Amino acid sequence: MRKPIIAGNWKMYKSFEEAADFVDEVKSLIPSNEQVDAVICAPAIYLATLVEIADGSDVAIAAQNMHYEDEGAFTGEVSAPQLASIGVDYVVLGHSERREYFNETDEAINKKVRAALNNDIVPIICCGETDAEREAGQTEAKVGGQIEAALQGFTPEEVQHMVIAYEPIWAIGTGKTATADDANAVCGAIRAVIAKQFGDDTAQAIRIQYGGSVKPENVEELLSKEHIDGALVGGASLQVASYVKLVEAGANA
Ligand SMILES: O=C(CO)COP(=O)(O)O
Repeated sequence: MRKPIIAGNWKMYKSFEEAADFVDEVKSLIPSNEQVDAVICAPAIYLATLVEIADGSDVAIAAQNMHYEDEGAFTGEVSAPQLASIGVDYVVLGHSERREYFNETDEAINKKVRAALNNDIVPIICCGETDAEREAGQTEAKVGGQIEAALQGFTPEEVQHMVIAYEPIWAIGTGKTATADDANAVCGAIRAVIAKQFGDDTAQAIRIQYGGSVKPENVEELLSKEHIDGALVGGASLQVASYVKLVEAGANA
């Protein structure tokens, strides 16, 4: 059985004090990481402090993005070795907001996945379709293409340790959630793409999260589905009480 993984993506929210207090508080409230992986994806500027606060607890800290080069003249960017050097465990790659507002391409995301693995950071690779693509019946083609591009050149062993996040763009921050059955169908289609390219063992091992207006009220139903192994949560991860409820749902899934 795949261990559920619940990740809170804070995006560009929270002051330093709020971020530090949050991690300090949740670390004694969440279930053990033997049952569920609990992750906080925080703004880059807070990562080093949050890793220290979370040290020895069951909370893992993630970056929301990084550059694919190890170093260089890239003003304002942060590299995988830099994240690794402060103890960051995960990195979100290819979030739809990065694809849309920062012009991230499939090719760049593929290079970032390589950089993450080279530095022992687990990539959470995002994919998802727009409303128009969904209406046009292109969801599986769009999402499958994004995943094929992101995973190009990797071995099955490498792919098994990655995490995929299926986040339909029309469901992000809108209050509209895909029905659990629809989300499960797309996550199943992603697993089929992985099975075809990397074999059944890899497809059964890789964890696939759903994201898009996940909250304590709908998380249990989503997690009850065969192909949904966790959640990538924006808004509902910003309050301690609701984040803890989401992680508890993961532990009970
Ligand atoms: O983009 C998301 C997480 O990465 C989803 O955000 P919401 O949970 O606020 O819809």
